[in-house]
Amino acid sequence: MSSLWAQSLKHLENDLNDQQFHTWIRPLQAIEEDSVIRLLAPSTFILDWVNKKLMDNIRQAVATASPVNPPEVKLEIGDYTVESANETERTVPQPLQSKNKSETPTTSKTSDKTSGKSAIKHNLNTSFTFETFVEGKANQLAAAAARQVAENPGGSYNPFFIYGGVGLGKTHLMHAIGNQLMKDKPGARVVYLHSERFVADMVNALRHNKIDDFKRFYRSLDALLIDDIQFFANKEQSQEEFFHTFNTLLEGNKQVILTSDRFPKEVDGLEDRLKSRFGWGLTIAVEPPEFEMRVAILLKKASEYGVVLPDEVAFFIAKRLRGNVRDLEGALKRVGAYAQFTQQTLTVDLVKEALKDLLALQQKMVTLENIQKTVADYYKIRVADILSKRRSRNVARPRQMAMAIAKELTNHSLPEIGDAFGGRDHTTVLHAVRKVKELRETDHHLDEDFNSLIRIITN
Ligand SMILES: Nc1ncnc2c1ncn2[C@@H]1O[C@H](COP(=O)(O)OP(=O)(O)OP(=O)(O)O)[C@@H](O)[C@H]1O
Repeated sequence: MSSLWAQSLKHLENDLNDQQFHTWIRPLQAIEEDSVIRLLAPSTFILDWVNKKLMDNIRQAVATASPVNPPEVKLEIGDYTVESANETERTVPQPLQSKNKSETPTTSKTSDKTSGKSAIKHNLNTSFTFETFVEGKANQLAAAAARQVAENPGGSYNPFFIYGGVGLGKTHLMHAIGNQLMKDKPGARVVYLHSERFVADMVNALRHNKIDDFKRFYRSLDALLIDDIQFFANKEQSQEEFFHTFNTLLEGNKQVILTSDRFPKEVDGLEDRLKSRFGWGLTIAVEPPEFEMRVAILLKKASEYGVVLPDEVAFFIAKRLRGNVRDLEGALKRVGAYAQFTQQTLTVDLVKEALKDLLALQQKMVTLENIQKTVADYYKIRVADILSKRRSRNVARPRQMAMAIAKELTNHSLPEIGDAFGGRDHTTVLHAVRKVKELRETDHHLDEDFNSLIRIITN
């Protein structure tokens, strides 16, 4: 990456919010020439969006990084990795003509008269729909984009790539799109599979001399949904086959939806051409749910499971359990079952009893000492600095963060927190809490630090 662009990226990262930065700026590749910086966008969709909404920010960032004679910024469609690796690889293979109505492992005998292809039984989880998906700040953009994909499959968001940590709803969203496609067009050939299944199917097909059927089958789909593509890592032959399947589907305007636990370019052991091609459509992150969303998820799931969950109980669980959605679901099921077995109504006390081990585990981690130590490690200072009277910014800010986190994660009072932080007054703690809250709204780096620290301390 050109150094000027690397500098500009830093400015852009500060200037834009995370979603904007990761969705629109990060996929761009820069080529620095004499007095021009060429930015290559992986798809026309990204190109148009950046052109319309972000060019001023980009020019500004480049000018800040190179104030004397800033280069001209040109935005074009292209892919440097692929161009430089092998020009011919840009040629997307033509869709295969189905010579016969192949029987493959997942086809059923029913025939779809309109397409002339054998119909398939879809394997979607029908409870993963948009209606059952709770939206919040952490997944709003992903959900909105997913709805667009469902409305306009094979359109600009192709492939649609969702990434993020475990249990955050990637699979759910992917199925929601599939379910919507099936609803809108009942005979649609939609297949969901885990990437390991794709690999296993391919190995089987090779072993039984059925690789042509295998290819024909996957390349005949209207939509292919592949979960957790990080498992393709280091499986060269599967990547090769997937690459061609993927190109065929894209070329035929068939929708491809992929998920992974990290940004495509960061998946180790994946060929560069695949990584870069994954960025041709739209890549979007899902983040861990914030407090309000955790409450909303608990209330929605409770009504789905038929559990009567009073608001204050939902607040209590959401405040104490900050993990992913899958963990929240697990806790709720446990609490519901406990209430049913003991024939009691759900109260905070009952939750404390039912989730005793989980809460104790968390409580054990979340001591004031642990918070101080984690924050000190994170900012590479000493706990003694946090407790000291020093007021220099590199110590004062981490100290304020630690106090705000202590207020957020523990039940200690302000005076108790003040005491534990080198005998400070409770008003100092209050000021820290307010200051951090205010900064989190304006400084997204600080907000990210805060969220990361909470995650480290509570996981
Ligand atoms: N926003 C949400 N609203 C409702 N349910 C959700 C939401 N996010 C996740 N879930 C539920 O949480 C559980 C885990 O979600 P899912 O399997 O989609 O996670 P994932 O991100 O694919 O995780 P993994 O990487 O482990 O496969 C599912 O039961 C799903 O329905």
